[in-house]
Amino acid sequence: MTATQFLTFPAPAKLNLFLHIIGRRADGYHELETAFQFLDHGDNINIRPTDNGQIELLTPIEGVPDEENLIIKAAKALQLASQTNKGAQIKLEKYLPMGGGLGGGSSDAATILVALNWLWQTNFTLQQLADIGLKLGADVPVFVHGFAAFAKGVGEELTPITPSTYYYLVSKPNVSISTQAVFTSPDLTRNTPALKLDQLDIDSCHNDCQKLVIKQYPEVANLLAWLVEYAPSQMTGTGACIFSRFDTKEQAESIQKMLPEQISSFVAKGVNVSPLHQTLEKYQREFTR
Ligand SMILES: C[C@](O)(CO)[C@H](O)COP(=O)(O)OP(=O)(O)OC[C@H]1O[C@@H](n2ccc(N)nc2=O)[C@H](O)[C@@H]1O
Ligand SMILES: Nc1ncnc2c1ncn2[C@@H]1O[C@H](COP(=O)(O)OP(=O)(O)OP(=O)(O)O)[C@@H](O)[C@H]1O
Repeated sequence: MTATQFLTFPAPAKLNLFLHIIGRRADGYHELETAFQFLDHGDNINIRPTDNGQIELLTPIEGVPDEENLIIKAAKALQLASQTNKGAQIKLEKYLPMGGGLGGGSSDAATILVALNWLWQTNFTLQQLADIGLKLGADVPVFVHGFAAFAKGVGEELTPITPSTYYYLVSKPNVSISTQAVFTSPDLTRNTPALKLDQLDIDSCHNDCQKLVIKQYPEVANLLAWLVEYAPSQMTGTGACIFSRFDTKEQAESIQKMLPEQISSFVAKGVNVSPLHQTLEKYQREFTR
């Protein structure tokens, strides 16, 4: 490993193939059941390890102060846990919409934890990194572990699954939805019965946040009504993105071309192993340390 070069690590999007809310904990957090799958599309993070102990984000995100940026928070959390005196220069290429339900911020944080753990040789296990990451966001652990999963708890009790890998058209109406606002709404239903994992049938599941969001955001309701005419479509997370599934890339792209102008979108494939872990393995083979 030469300390002078930037290495690029992906921070993929996730989909919640369904999202059931089965209860609420005393601390206000919700007990969920969800199936996570990754997409072969996301942010890229370029990282150069340094010896000066500084965490430098060379590409700040407009509207997100550095001290609140999950990239910086993750790097500092790893520094604190490991007591390392190493630092890093970081450049983010942001492609995932914020407030889209694709977990972009959590994925960025997980990529920083996994990549710096290797670059700094802090040698934590993935479970230890997931524990550090959970304090930054409920979606961080699945990105750290990097396998498609059935999740319970607040999303941290993970069991590997291998859902079908479709092509997805992911569309976002021009609204940004706060996860916290959805979870604190009095209208959210919180009593979906718990599933039995050995009888899991993803197609018969749903997203409990969707009903609430389409009531409050006509932009989401209209887009969903339009998409379901062409393909099975559902909201991911707390929205606002909707994913529509297709057997081929061409089918997904043909519907994408028909989307109204104000809808941003991309086509990606569902993957059951995170691109982050594939990249890390490639670097580990390439570099002798
Ligand atoms: C909706 C999902 O994306 C589904 O995967 C996640 O549950 C949300 O994960 P996240 O964005 O990493 O969420 P966090 O940053 O941990 O929490 C944001 C806010 O959502 C609420 N929240 C989040 C997760 C959860 N299980 N119950 C909650 O009530 C809390 O009010 C919290 O203040
Ligand atoms: N590196 C980051 N990338 C994106 N958002 C960040 C980052 N750091 C902090 N944030 C904050 O997190 C908020 C949520 O962003 P994010 O992209 O994770 O949303 P999301 O896709 O809706 O997440 P989720 O699916 O986990 O609810 C942003 O509005 C922003 O204020």
